[in-house]
Amino acid sequence: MSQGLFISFEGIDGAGKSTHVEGLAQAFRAAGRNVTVTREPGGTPLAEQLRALALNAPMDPLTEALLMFAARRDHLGQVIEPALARGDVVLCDRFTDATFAYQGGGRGFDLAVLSQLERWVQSTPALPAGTLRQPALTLWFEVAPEVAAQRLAGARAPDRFESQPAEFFRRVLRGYEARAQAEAGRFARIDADRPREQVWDQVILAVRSRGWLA
Ligand SMILES: Nc1ncnc2c1ncn2[C@@H]1O[C@H](COP(=O)(O)OP(=O)(O)O)[C@@H](O)[C@H]1O
Ligand SMILES: Cc1cn([C@H]2C[C@H](O)[C@@H](COP(=O)(O)OP(=O)(O)O)O2)c(=O)[nH]c1=O
Repeated sequence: MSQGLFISFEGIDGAGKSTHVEGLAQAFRAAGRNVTVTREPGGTPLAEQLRALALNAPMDPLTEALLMFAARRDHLGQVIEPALARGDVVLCDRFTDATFAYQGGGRGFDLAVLSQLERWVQSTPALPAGTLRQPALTLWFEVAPEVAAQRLAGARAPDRFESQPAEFFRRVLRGYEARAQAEAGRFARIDADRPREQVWDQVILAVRSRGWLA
């Protein structure tokens, strides 16, 4: 049986990350792997309900952070951990880096509280004590907020986050930068300010260079 492999996709809204999730899933399936494609917030019936609240109902920053981690806890227990235990490749559209970037960077919420929540929520009996469940690879789609906003204009109705001004997304970007610096080995920076094909080339290269696809 293959070893489970956990890959997350990150970036500001409109960076173009969701565009490549299914392509990477197909590449792994073509190599004979079982793939679980999922997203955060969401991925289970309960977490999808929490998503609908977090994306639409006004709330204070702590409530927002708690909802993100509550959804994540359910998602990890119901979907991600069982899939990894089966040996699946798990492709997750956003994970905890988004909380550090959006609630930490964007909203300015206390990073120490987020780190504590991360330790509680991502502890799992499947790993040695003190080790947290984290993606083996995080594909970070980096793009200027102005470019991302242009891509989203007209593409879909904006939610509570997507309707934020460019300054919010600059802070989110800095939140991602800080996480990428702190955990450099896990992050692959994708220059997302390129045509789709060139973005895809970077995605597949990041996975191949780690020996996970031929
Ligand atoms: N490299 C690209 N260049 C131009 N437009 C893109 C690119 N990648 C995706 N798009 C378009 O930008 C919009 C946002 O893409 P999406 O993948 O949904 O972003 P995200 O999941 O990061 O919010 C979509 O309309 C998509 O078709
Ligand atoms: C996972 C996560 C997402 N978010 C935000 C980022 C996005 O604006 C929003 C939903 O993410 P996403 O699924 O990327 O939205 P869409 O399907 O519309 O592209 O939730 C947080 O603020 N914190 C989190 O922890």
